[in-house]
Amino acid sequence: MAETTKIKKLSMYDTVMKQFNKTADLIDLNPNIKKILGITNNEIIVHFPVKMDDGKVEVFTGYRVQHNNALGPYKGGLRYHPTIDVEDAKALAMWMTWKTSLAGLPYGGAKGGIKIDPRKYSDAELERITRRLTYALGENIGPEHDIPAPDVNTNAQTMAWIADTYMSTKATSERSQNQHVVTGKPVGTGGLEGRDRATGFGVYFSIKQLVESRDESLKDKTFIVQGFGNVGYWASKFLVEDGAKLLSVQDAHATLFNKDGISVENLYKHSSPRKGSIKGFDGAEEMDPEDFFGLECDIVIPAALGNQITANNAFKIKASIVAEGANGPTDDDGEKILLENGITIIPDILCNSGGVIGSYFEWLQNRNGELWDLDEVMEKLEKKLLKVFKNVQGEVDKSKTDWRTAAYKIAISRIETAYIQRGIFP
Ligand SMILES: NC(=O)C1=CN([C@@H]2O[C@H](COP(=O)(O)OP(=O)(O)OC[C@H]3O[C@@H](n4cnc5c(N)ncnc54)[C@H](OP(=O)(O)O)[C@@H]3O)[C@@H](O)[C@H]2O)C=CC1
Ligand SMILES: O=C(O)CCC(=O)C(=O)O
Repeated sequence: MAETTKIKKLSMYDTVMKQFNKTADLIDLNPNIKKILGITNNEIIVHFPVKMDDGKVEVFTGYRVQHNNALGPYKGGLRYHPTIDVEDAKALAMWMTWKTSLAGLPYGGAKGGIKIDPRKYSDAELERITRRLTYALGENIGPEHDIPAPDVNTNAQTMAWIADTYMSTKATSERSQNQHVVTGKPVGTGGLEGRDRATGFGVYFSIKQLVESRDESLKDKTFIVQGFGNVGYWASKFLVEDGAKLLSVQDAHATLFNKDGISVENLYKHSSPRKGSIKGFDGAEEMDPEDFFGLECDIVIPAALGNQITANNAFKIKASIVAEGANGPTDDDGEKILLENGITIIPDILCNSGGVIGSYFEWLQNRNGELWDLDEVMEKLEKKLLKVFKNVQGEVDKSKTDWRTAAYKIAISRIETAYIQRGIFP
């Protein structure tokens, strides 16, 4: 059989820059501000040694890219993945700046991580690696300066190790004032009730809003999800609870299909959050990963890595909605094809913003010495998500444009206003 020629994927950085430049032209962004936002403020790369369980020392590479802090401290996740590099971290940091601005939060954007396959290390090694990263980053992070959070392959435990290590570098009397150096911590140690589900809830909520604005309901809508980690699991759980049917799930190890619907809870029990996989689950058939995006369904949710929907597969998508749980899952070429085919993309900076909104609540809770209960958090989260969604929808209707363009216009204009009001560029 003849091999099909694969079209080269754009890098995540190419994609975010194309998105930014397009919006800058559309809104006639002040050229000085365009120069500032078109580059990342700081790119921190650290190499740090850690002793492994067998006594040998390995040297790891960590990144923290701080894109912009015009609206407030840098904010964004830490990713442990073999593919992370400074270019990806730059793109992901820029997306954080747009996301926090769109959500109306007093934050800028950052992202980072460690180039590592965490599956290859024991929990004790991961703890030492995380603590060493924290020391290596030193004052490049801080509760009023740059506040990391969970992302791919990091979780509440990772955040607890960072908080503990960072706080241990402070005088005893100041330690508790530094707890909000990270968000996404375990509830027992300064974490917010509901931060675990906040991103997935936001994905579900934005899909629900879009579907209902078309006078339809989620009942009996079918969906497929790529990635069954924090975001994929919680988004699927909320959607199924509201009557939608999960037809297919893909992770890095397997692609599963069940025409009668996959049980979210059974699949979750089968795959443990970090080292598990959906592979081997007996409630669905395994299928060819190449056929995943082309499945007949109403909604596609990429909730894994960036650059998954490209010119190589976008034309296969039959769903009418792509809800971007992941950051940067659709590259610029893939996006053009989806839009030409009349597919609505709920862009990452809107769709997955529930996570950073939850993080903001946790940060406030810590700063103010408060403890919020789950109902209170979910109520506040829903209210905020609705406001952000309606803002973007209003811009879509007003400008007769796609959702990403509308979201970018709002996000970048807000930052431009902040610079102009300060009078830095009269
Ligand atoms: N956590 C959060 O609060 C937020 C996360 N996001 C974004 O959501 C996405 C997912 O993050 P999160 O759920 O936290 O991460 P997790 O680490 O919890 O889960 C990642 C999931 O993606 C799967 N995956 C990894 N590589 C591939 C691949 N090549 N093909 C298919 N599946 C793959 C993993 O599978 P396996 O287990 O087999 O490796 C796993 O199921 C990321 O893009 C992240 O930036 C956005 C906003 C907030
Ligand atoms: O919760 C946060 O601060 C950021 C989460 C994140 O990394 C993201 O929204 O992509």
